[in-house]
Amino acid sequence: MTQIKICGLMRPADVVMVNRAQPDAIGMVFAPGRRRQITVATARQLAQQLDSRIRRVGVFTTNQLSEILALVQQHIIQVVQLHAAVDDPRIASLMAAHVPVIQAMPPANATQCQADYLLLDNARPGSGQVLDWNQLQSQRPIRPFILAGGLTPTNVVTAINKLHPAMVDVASGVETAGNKDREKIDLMVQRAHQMGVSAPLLTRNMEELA
Ligand SMILES: O=C(O)c1ccccc1NCC(=O)[C@H](O)[C@H](O)COP(=O)(O)O
Repeated sequence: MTQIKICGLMRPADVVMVNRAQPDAIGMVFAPGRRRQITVATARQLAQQLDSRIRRVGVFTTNQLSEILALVQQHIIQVVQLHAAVDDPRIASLMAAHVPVIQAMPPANATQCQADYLLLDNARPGSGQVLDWNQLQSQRPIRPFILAGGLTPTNVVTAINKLHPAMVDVASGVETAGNKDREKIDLMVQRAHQMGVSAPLLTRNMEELA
């Protein structure tokens, strides 16, 4: 079983789809100016409607540390996913506050990951661009990692067989015309869960943060 995160939920209808499909985690994007950015009010509503077995990840870029911590303290999110420089000081601050952190980075920087979880993604997150899997195969990280970047129901099985990620992460590949698509989400979750080897991820401090 490979775990799966469905990223970029924006509407209550998206929550209905994931509650049915049962991915391991979902992502809510707070990155300023991005198409999938949602407000705190929308995030609170989505979090309340989400099945409590599904982890709630907040996705951030240039956001203030105080904004990120407030979302954790209000139990809107349980895990922070940061797309930032490798040595961003917010990572150490969040970890010192016992907040589980996913650090997103291109494969070339993977050894510099200082966070709880490593996410391999391309330089334009959420754009649907596929990473260079052949190159990644020759420089696979030794620690468990999350794979993102242009995954779809069609290519996810090949990606898992080639790269053995502990979790796959998808935004564009489960959308049609910019909205989440129920059939694509169902297929993506089924295929990820049927494939690969289970590695525990996104488990640290979850009881405290539920
Ligand atoms: O999804 C976004 O719009 C986004 C914006 C800014 C920072 C991160 C963002 N998404 C992060 C994710 O976890 C996506 O699932 C990941 O980048 C894969 O996206 P895609 O290639 O579209 O499947």
